[in-house]
Amino acid sequence: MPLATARVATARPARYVRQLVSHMGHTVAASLTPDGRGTITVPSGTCTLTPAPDRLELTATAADAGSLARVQDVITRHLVRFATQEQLAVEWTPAIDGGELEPTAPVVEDYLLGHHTPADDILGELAAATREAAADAAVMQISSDEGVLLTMLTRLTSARFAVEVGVFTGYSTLCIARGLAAGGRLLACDVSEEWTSIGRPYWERAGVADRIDLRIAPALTTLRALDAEPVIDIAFIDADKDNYPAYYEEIVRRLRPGGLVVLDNVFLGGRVLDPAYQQDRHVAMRRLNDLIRDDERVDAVMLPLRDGVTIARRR
Ligand SMILES: C[S@@+](CC[C@H](N)C(=O)[O-])C[C@H]1O[C@@H](n2cnc3c(N)ncnc32)[C@H](O)[C@@H]1O
Repeated sequence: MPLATARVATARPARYVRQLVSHMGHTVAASLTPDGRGTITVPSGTCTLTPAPDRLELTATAADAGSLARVQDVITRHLVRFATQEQLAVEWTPAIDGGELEPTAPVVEDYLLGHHTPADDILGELAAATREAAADAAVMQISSDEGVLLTMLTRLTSARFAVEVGVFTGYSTLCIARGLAAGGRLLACDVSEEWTSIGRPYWERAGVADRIDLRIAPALTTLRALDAEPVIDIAFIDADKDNYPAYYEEIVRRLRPGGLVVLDNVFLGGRVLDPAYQQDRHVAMRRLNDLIRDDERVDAVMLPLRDGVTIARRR
């Protein structure tokens, strides 16, 4: 489904959302969430309206390009009409399909992959073994640049206790374990004996197997059994997407001040930007991305690395 967005600079974003929802709600479906976001569904498509501190963010979606243009037009006209005290510039991005969005051009991706500290033989062989054993499922493995990032962040936090949610064949596990401070431990959570057993020989070859405490169980059960103390120095979330909000919450409350939680796949292949995608995992990730932005316990940044990586640091 095509979608387009517009960021409209204004000091009155929340007021416009309320006005549009109230006015257009007389003739079409329009609703307001408790936190002030509006959704307006006209016959040709839907527009979501999100107030930000200095702007109004619009996302329009429709079944085809012509319908999308009609949604954009009706919302733009109403918005401009309500803005009696200022002149609004409503400039829409070109239409895209969120499911086909490529945050980074392939040529840039290649360049990035060619310009990080190279993976060593052990990681390279683990990646090859994963491709052989898992075939198409091998895409679940993090990329080599993400691996370098994880080792670097683990070192930067001088981590002595790390948590990983989503081991698969253990590439990210190895990257985190390598970055741990002397005596450090990594609690690695997964539900699959089959996938995780592929990683163990590589952890042993790298000399880090004794730092890794692998727990085969639903990660939420493992996390909830941890002390409710701020004991975690760094955590990496890369498992079932519907549970990301629950993983984030269990982890962030246990992060020590200065500790990091890193989340992979926060773009969901671009679908998180496109309101046409409404499966549980899309809705959960969208909400979580908003929640982290507004979470006063952390400072957070979202990076366009692969499928989107968020790093949040506990204040
Ligand atoms: C994307 S893969 C992880 C990739 C891994 N980080 C890497 O670098 O290779 C997701 C993993 O989450 C695991 N998983 C799915 N649901 C889970 C759950 N409820 N609890 C723990 N692990 C889960 C899957 O078995 C799978 O191995």
